[in-house]
Amino acid sequence: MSQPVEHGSTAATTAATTAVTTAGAATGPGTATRQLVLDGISHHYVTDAGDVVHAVAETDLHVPGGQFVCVVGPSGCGKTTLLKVLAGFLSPSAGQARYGEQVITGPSPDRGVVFQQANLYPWLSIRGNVELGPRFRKVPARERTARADELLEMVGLAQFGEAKPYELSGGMQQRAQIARVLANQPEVVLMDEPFGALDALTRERLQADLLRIQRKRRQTVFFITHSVEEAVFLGDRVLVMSPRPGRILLDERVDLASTYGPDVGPEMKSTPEFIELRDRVAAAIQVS
Ligand SMILES: Nc1ncnc2c1ncn2[C@@H]1O[C@H](COP(=O)(O)OP(=O)(O)OP(=O)(O)O)[C@@H](O)[C@H]1O
Repeated sequence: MSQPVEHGSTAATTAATTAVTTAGAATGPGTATRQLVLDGISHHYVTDAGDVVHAVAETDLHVPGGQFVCVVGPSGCGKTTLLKVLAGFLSPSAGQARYGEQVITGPSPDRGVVFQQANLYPWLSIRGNVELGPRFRKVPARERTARADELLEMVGLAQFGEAKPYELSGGMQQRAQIARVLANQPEVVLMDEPFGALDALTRERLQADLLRIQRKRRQTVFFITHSVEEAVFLGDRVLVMSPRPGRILLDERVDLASTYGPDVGPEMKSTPEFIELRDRVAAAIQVS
């Protein structure tokens, strides 16, 4: 098994560590302190017809606790496969995934997963959906309610706790899904194109919501997207994967907040630094 290698420059590593340390003030339930590690991961699928699909080539990755990593790459390059390994839904053909010292062998409440479709339980209210995980885990009713209140407020759905999922728009359902995942207080949030099905305006709003929440809680986020602009806007770091079998082609640190301040909004997207980085990432995908 190969030794895990930190992708990105030493400066990037230092900056990431500093970001985590400075975020110390924002500790609390769900704040990530451990590293997420892919150590020599590769994966082959065998189809029902018996064909072997080499989805991911040997890949090493270290994600410090509290880092927001975005992953982009051509369709079918293995992004979701990596996410499934990190979620514990899939055992890799080779290598090992770890969260801190713990080898990932299955799903855990430490690692929440947000899918492209909200998949809320239609017979439960929005509040019922958000409280479901804590209810299963026997969190006392008062604390469950307090968590749901806080999260519904945070995602802008305080007025919709009693509504049923079908009464909400797609964007609101997606916000409810995020609240439902965060109610379990995961330290790591794995997101597979969570905004892919939304219109541009809703998508931009949810990007801002997500950044605000992540800056408050400091979870580690592994976020798959097809939008280079979204990746550069949200990520502390952007990974570009090659076509299948996927491997990491480019590992870019994004540090626009140090120039424009931590609360910079979508206006950042028209700055020269943003455009330069976006174009560099897009070019890497094109030559891949
Ligand atoms: N269960 C499976 N059985 C066989 N092949 C699979 C299976 N799941 C995925 N694959 C194949 O593995 C490759 C990687 O799939 P994966 O879903 O990880 O890619 P992706 O980068 O997330 O794609 P997209 O961006 O289109 O969602 C693809 O060629 C896909 O067809």
